[in-house]
Amino acid sequence: MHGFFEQETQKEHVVLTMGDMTKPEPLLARIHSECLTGDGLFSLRCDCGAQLQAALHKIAQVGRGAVFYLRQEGRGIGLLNKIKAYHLQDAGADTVEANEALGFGADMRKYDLLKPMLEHFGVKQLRLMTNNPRKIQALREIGIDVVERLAHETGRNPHNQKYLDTKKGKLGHMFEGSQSESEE
Ligand SMILES: Nc1nc2c(ncn2[C@@H]2O[C@H](COP(=O)(O)OP(=O)(O)OP(=O)(O)O)[C@@H](O)[C@H]2O)c(=O)[nH]1
Ligand SMILES: [Zn+2]
Repeated sequence: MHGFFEQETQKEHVVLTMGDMTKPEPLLARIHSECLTGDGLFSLRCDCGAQLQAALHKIAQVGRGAVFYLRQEGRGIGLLNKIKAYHLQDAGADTVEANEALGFGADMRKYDLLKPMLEHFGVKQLRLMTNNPRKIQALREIGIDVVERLAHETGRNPHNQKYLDTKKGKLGHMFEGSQSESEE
């Protein structure tokens, strides 16, 4: 477990690694955005907790990889604003509309910090577990080489249907309807 301090935001980030990071082969990785409710409190409103668990499971299976756990709660709007967004969602808004009603963009995350983090480990190429094309695009724009995308679909349940439909419909997430290897 490696800790990183980000001057700009004063946030502490964490990377969990397994296996030899110095090998030249592309690294199996999950870039996970903090979700206290899903990751730590077992909320079923989103798929974050299941995705985190599936990523750890996959890395353990493969024997080499890393989870970059970035403290970008609520797609970067913070926990208290996410709670406000949840109230708006309970009144009918989807996740994007709720963010916008609060004066934020749909996704306020930044990934610049990953550059020095990857450099610290000497990692040059990633095999990334994600369904989010905008995340891959954002990473490429800051010069991070994502050589492969691995579908990361898991955690669908009756409570997060609308949330996942909004990710697919408005945020462009690539859901093919399959679930993760751990559930197949
Ligand atoms: N603002 C807001 N953020 C949310 C909501 N539900 C989950 N999040 C945050 O969304 C982030 C996860 O982003 P997602 O869009 O679910 O997934 P992703 O990381 O972009 O894409 P994947 O790599 O495919 O998982 C976490 O920071 C969560 O806290 C919500 O209703 N509103
Ligand atoms: Zn979540």
